[in-house]
Amino acid sequence: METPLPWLAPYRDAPLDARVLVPSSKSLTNRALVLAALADSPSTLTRPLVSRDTSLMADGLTALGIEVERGAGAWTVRPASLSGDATIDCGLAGTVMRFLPAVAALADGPVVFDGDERARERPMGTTIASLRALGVRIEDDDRAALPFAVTGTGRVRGGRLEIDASASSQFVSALLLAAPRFDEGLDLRHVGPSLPSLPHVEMTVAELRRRGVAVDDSTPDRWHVSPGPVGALDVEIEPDLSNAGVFIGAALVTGGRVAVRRWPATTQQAGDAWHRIVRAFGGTSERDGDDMVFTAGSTLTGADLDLHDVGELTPVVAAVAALAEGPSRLSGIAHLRGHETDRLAALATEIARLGGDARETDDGLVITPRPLHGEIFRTYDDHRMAHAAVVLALRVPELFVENVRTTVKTYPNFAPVWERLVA
Ligand SMILES: O=C(O)C1=C[C@@H](OP(=O)(O)O)[C@@H](O)[C@H](O)C1
Ligand SMILES: C=C(OP(=O)(O)O)C(=O)O
Repeated sequence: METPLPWLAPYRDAPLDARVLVPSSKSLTNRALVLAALADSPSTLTRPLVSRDTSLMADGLTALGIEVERGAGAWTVRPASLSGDATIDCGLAGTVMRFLPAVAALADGPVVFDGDERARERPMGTTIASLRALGVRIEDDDRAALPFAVTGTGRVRGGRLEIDASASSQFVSALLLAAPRFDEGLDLRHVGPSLPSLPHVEMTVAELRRRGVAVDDSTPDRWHVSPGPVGALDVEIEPDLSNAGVFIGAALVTGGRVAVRRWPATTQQAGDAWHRIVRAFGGTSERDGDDMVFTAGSTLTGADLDLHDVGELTPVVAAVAALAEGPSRLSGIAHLRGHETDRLAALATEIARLGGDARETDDGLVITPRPLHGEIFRTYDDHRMAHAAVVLALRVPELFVENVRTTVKTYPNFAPVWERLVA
């Protein structure tokens, strides 16, 4: 993809008052695609997210022999026996690089996995080690990273397995998603430092149960998945509440409000934590029919937030913190160093580039607000760094975003939508 010229993101001195419908959830779309592919008959996803990460997932499943019919507003997945002799491009999508090797283990024949340059640095050691421990052949170059080849024999025995998933919850989710198709199911334990992004694992468990799979998660850090069929299920995908955060951030930093449409009444999405985060910054949230309305308080206070469970919200939270009236501490997020970029380093560097003060700690950031000035904010091919940049730009004149197109990972057409809503 050709890198566009830096984009002058909109500045705004009036409080935001907007209503927005965000595109559907990446995490839910990619789980629904994988489970539909492993199911016993076709499933339709209504309102799937159509973005780089979900297209890569659909392409990857297609490479394994699954039919994914991509209609407007609905994708139909027709399961088939999984075939090898395939190559899968993971792009920079954690869900694709972690979820599909476990699916490829059920295919017959070699499947080669690779991705973007940065994808080759994201942690993959636990995927490789766990599949090997289950008896699956993997050829790699001993870097615990992409690229590698998974050669399945059409079946995986399963059984007991211990893994260290402290670098990413996706190592757990990947195994759980494929586990009902293992001969003996899976009795999985996480051992090691604390598991991040627990809501994402809870989402995986909930999506399995909705399709009739028995999962026992009554013991912390342990999941038992019984072997058996995955039921086909037609689903409507919820809006992406993590991506709603860029608009919620806009409401906070402009002293305004935003109504996010179709906010689910109950959800496993990490983005539901915006309620708690907005309160920590002095704001409020309130349901109005299907909308969730987030309103800034009279002052934007600094916040002390443990984001271990919801790390993907960090870039926007850091942008808000840099514009607050007092210091903020964000903790529990050492694993962000293995995300699309090293997000702790990237946020510290880019906030400093604007004249701000964001210091890395062992497991997060301490952000002390300072007057900020315009600059080119680097995005490191990270969609959420672009979201952080546009929130800062609302209060920092002449802030250019290096590559706003990187938002296509999870949000098609973001820049024009943003311009229309906030400019
Ligand atoms: O399973 C998922 O859909 C995700 C899990 C989380 O990964 P980590 O546990 O690696 O943070 C999250 O940050 C990512 O955006 C999506
Ligand atoms: C960490 C993220 O993505 P991925 O699914 O690529 O890990 C993210 O979207 O913030």
